Formats: sequence, structure tokens, C-alpha cells
Amino acid sequence: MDISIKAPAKINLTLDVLHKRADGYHELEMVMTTIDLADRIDLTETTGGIQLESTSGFVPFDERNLAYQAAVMVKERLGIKKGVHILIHKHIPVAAGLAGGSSDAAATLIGLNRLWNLGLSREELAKWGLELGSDVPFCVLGGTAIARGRGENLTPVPPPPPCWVILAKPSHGVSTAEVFGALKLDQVSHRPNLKGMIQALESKDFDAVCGHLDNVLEDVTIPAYPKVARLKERMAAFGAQGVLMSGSGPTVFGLINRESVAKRVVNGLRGFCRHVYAVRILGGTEGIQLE
Ligand SMILES: C[C@](O)(CO)[C@H](O)COP(=O)(O)OP(=O)(O)OC[C@H]1O[C@@H](n2ccc(N)nc2=O)[C@H](O)[C@@H]1O
Ligand SMILES: Nc1ncnc2c1ncn2[C@@H]1O[C@H](COP(=O)(O)OP(=O)(O)OP(=O)(O)O)[C@@H](O)[C@H]1O
Repeated sequence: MDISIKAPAKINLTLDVLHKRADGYHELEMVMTTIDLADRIDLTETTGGIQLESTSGFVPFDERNLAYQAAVMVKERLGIKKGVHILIHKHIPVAAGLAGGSSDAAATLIGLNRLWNLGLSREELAKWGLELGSDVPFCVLGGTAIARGRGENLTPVPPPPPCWVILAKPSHGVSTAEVFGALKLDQVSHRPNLKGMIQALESKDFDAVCGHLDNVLEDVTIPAYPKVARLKERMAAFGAQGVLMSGSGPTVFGLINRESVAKRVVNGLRGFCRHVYAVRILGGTEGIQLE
């Protein structure tokens, strides 16, 4: 039996870091939403073991791969003898702040739950997912949500109004651990207004959503990679109504509600950046879909 699963990327509409915890992680408060830039995971049952294949040379092909780790977790916890071949059709750029690896892991958990009729709920899978990475629980549940804790304490909120999301990814990746490690919490220059963002989402006010985009991790990534600031400026100058770095970066996204402007921004950015994408917000209940 074969299963195909769409594994969408996320963007952070707000990201606040409240404090560093005793376990070394940071206590977060953020709003995340899924976008229609997705990997596809094909799962095929085999007689034993886990085989991994990917269309991208940029992902690890062994036990460091988060999809592989998800399959190990399911097999070991439930004592499953059957094997699986995992094929990752990679479209989400790697180490980009878009949770590509986390979404692949979430899709693998959800897909194996179906492939092997395990009867686990999405909530249980989200709990398992936290052991693989902080963004995995959100990727399992999808939609638009406030994420607290390490990222696992999720409260659904309304999606942003339909719009274009233009993504520009500089050619280098960023290490999430290094960004959190370099963050100086007593020197953060700006903090998101979470209440304001929630109100904007509830009232479906596109301009207010754009006005409340904010990410404290920009304070670390932008000084280290000035290209991020230049991409933000250019995106705004070409007409994007709201512009922000996603997650720990370096991808910059712009929100635009007019197609003609979206085209202008994409065309303008292509001169400066090789990796430019124009996608839609998924944001509603559509997280990971089984096909
Ligand atoms: C920046 C975000 O993408 C925002 O959505 C996430 O917080 C990162 O999620 P992720 O990539 O799944 O992160 P993990 O793989 O769990 O953690 C990578 C590293 O980031 C740091 N980390 C991550 C999450 C968190 N709440 N506090 C942290 O300090 C830790 O040093 C950790 O070792
Ligand atoms: N299936 C996978 N796809 C992409 N990267 C993976 C995968 N499995 C493991 N990785 C590793 O995870 C690291 C982070 O990659 P990923 O694309 O998930 O980053 P990210 O988008 O910045 O994540 P996040 O936004 O959750 O911090 C990379 O160094 C990569 O080698």
C-alpha cells in the first residue's frame, strides 16, 4: 500500500521569546500559519527496515532526517515489524525558517498512523512530535494557532484573510540553535503585540495583520545576515503591505492582497534573489492532508 501526504511549510506572523528555561529551551509565544508551499511524502510499506530517499541533496539521508526519526519512533514504540520506504519530494527550502523538516516529520507520523491503522489521534501524534522538534506539534495540527511553551501548547485562531505570500530565501541557511544561542533577551529592541494580532485575525483586518507582524529573532539574524534587511526593504518598496522574517530565518515573507502587486514584487525580487516563491496562505484547518 502507498500513501501520499502533503507537508506544508509554516510562517510565523509573530514570534516572541519570553525567557530561557531551565531545560535550555526558550519559552515562546508566537502565531503561526500554514502556507501552500509543501513537500510531498510518499510512504510505501516494505517487509522490514526504513529506507529514505529524497529529491533534494540538501537533506540528510540517514537517522538525522526528521522523517526517518519519526518512522523509527513509531516502529519502536509500537513494536511494528513491517518496514517503510519514505520518499521526500522536497520543495520547501532547507534551514530556511519554514519548518520543512518538522513538517516532513509530522507528515510521516500522520501517514504511518494511516498506513498501519494505528488509531492515534492528531493530539497524541502532536505529543510524540514534540520529541522530534519544537515545530512538529504545530505541523501535526496545522491551521493557524498561537503556540506557547516550546511551541507545543497550541490555541487555534482564525486564519489571516486570503492573500499572497511572497517568500524570498537568501542562498545561505541559518541554524536555529545558533540564533537562540545568540539572542540577548535584555537587549531586544521590539516585541510583538500578540493581542493586537489576535484582534486583527478575528476582525479579518488584512492591514492590521500586516501592521502587527513582528519577530524578535530578527534582532539576531539581521545583524548577522544584512541581506535579510535588504530583502525586507526591497519587498516593502515593491509594494508588499507587511514584511517579516519567518522563524529563525533567513527567509523573508511579504503579505499582499492584490495579484497585480504580488506579480510586481516577485518580478522585482528575482533580480536580487534566486529563491523567490509566490504562494497562498492555507491557514484554515488545512494542515497536513492525506491524499
Ligand atoms: C524558531 C521556530 O521555528 C519558531 O517556529 C522554532 O522555535 C524552532 O523549532 P525547531 O526547528 O523544531 O527547533 P528544535 O529542533 O526543537 O530546536 C533547535 C534548537 O533551537 C533552540 N530552541 C528551539 C525552540 C525553543 N522553544 N527554544 C530553543 O532554545 C534550542 O537550542 C534547540 O536545540
Ligand atoms: N526532512 C528534512 N528536511 C529538511 N531538513 C531536515 C530534514 N530532516 C532533518 N533536517 C535537518 O534539519 C535542519 C533544519 O532544517 P529545516 O528545513 O527543518 O529548517 P527550518 O525551516 O529552519 O526549521 P524551523 O523553522 O523548524 O526552525 C537542517 O540542518 C537539516 O539538515
